[in-house]
Amino acid sequence: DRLRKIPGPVLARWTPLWLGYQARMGRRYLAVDEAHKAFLDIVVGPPCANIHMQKYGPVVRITPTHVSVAHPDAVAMIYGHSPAFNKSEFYDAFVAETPSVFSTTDRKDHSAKRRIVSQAFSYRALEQFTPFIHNNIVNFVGQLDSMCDTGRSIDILKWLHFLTFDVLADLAFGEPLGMLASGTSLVSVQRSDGTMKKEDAIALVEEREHLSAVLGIHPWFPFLARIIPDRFFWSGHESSNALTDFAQRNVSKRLTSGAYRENILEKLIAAHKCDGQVDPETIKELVAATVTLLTAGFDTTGSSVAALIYLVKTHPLVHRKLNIELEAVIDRQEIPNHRQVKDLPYLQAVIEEGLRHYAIMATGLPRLVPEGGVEFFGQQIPAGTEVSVPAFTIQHAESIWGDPEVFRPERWLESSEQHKYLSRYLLAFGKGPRTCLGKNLAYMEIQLILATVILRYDVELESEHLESTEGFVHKPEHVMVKLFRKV
Ligand code: HEM
Repeated sequence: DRLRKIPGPVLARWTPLWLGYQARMGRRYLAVDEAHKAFLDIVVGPPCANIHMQKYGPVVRITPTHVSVAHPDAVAMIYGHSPAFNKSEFYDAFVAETPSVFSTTDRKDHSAKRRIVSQAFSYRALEQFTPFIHNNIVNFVGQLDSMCDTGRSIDILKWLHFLTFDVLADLAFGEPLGMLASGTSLVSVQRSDGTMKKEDAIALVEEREHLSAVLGIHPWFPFLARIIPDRFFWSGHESSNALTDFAQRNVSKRLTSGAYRENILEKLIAAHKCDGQVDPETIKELVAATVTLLTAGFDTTGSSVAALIYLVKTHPLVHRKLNIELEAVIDRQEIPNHRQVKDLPYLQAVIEEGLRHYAIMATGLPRLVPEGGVEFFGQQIPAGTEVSVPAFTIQHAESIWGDPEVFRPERWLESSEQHKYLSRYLLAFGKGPRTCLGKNLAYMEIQLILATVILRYDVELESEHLESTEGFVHKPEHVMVKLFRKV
């Protein structure tokens, strides 16, 4: 056991079940954060022992073969461009049909796929998509307006998910799924046996993501899952298959109809140069890419906006400053356009601070130690060990942020050097060669939606307490509000 000197929860040293259980219960990032703190207590000892105080035990074992490294320097070491720390087998659990740009662990395969998918996400491409985002926001406010001033509580998270899902389906397949219009996430899915079934598309994605985040922890887990009598596992498998069928149907529909509309699928088809002559392998690639876009893009964005609304509303001074900035350039009754919101410094600072404080991506993204092994802060880690930097822990490290528990957008505005320094430790979109491809799209959506909600409504939170859970991403369970239209 070459990792035996590395501290960690007793069970975690012997079995991956400890981390698997935490992930199943939706609290993996918290358990890892607590483990770093607990082992610090042991390292630091009683106050009378004159040992250098540091906030966290930086190197902690979270499975027999996975080491979590909570140190600012580890970010560049593990997620930087060289030496290469490839993605680990954790990502095999996210594969649908064939590895996608997100789930592939092979470096060459990744470069080829990233080159193709990134064409759909250039800033110019995104500019062409703004009318689709705008139209969906119009539908969103149409629905919210009808619920205003009624005294009724609504779960704004649910409506944000309808919005971000409709935007993505619109961008990915060229048609929204009509969630906003119908007020439900039920969609018709043609299963591989040809039957049609109504499925809850949001639940499909959430269950698939959570299941993958648990099964990816150890190669045995997919086998164990077949014998554990927990609905979570079989329902997650069902959801995963249904989602693939759904993407398959939409891709086939476009390929057989030949109808062209400006969207991401068209850009992928163009990049594969496969219009008219489509081989089964390319269809698999297109299905894998579209499943990835749906799963990577809607929950992350919708849940981020929900968490931001909550944070802004629980910080009246921030709310006031943001409102003043927005009202100086946009009429209250207007739906803003991207040009109006993209360079607003306080809005940008609120978003960055919200992504940091709430930590929508809270967990450590696993990578493999390359040949030759590495040394982390005095600990030798052999090649092939899984390592990760726990995002929540880093985004709440006192040594970086000073007052990490305070939601303070102003920290991002102090100076450009300070901004550059802090950005290094904001892990919301990952870092290095596997950084998020949808970051520009996500920022665009978050800026537009947050600005719209803050400008247009007085939002009354039903509770000052936010219940959250973690699938692959960390997200609120509900955000119950009453809405009043500003006059
Ligand atoms: C607030 C919203 C979002 C957050 C917080 C977020 C976060 C992330 C993170 C942390 C990664 C790295 C994952 C890893 O290394 O395992 C990632 C990768 C990725 N994201 Fe996002 N994402 C967001 C929105 C989107 C959107 C809107 C899309 C596209 C529709 C998207 C597409 C992707 C893709 C394709 C990858 C894989 C990139 C690669 O491996 O080369 N994301 N995202």
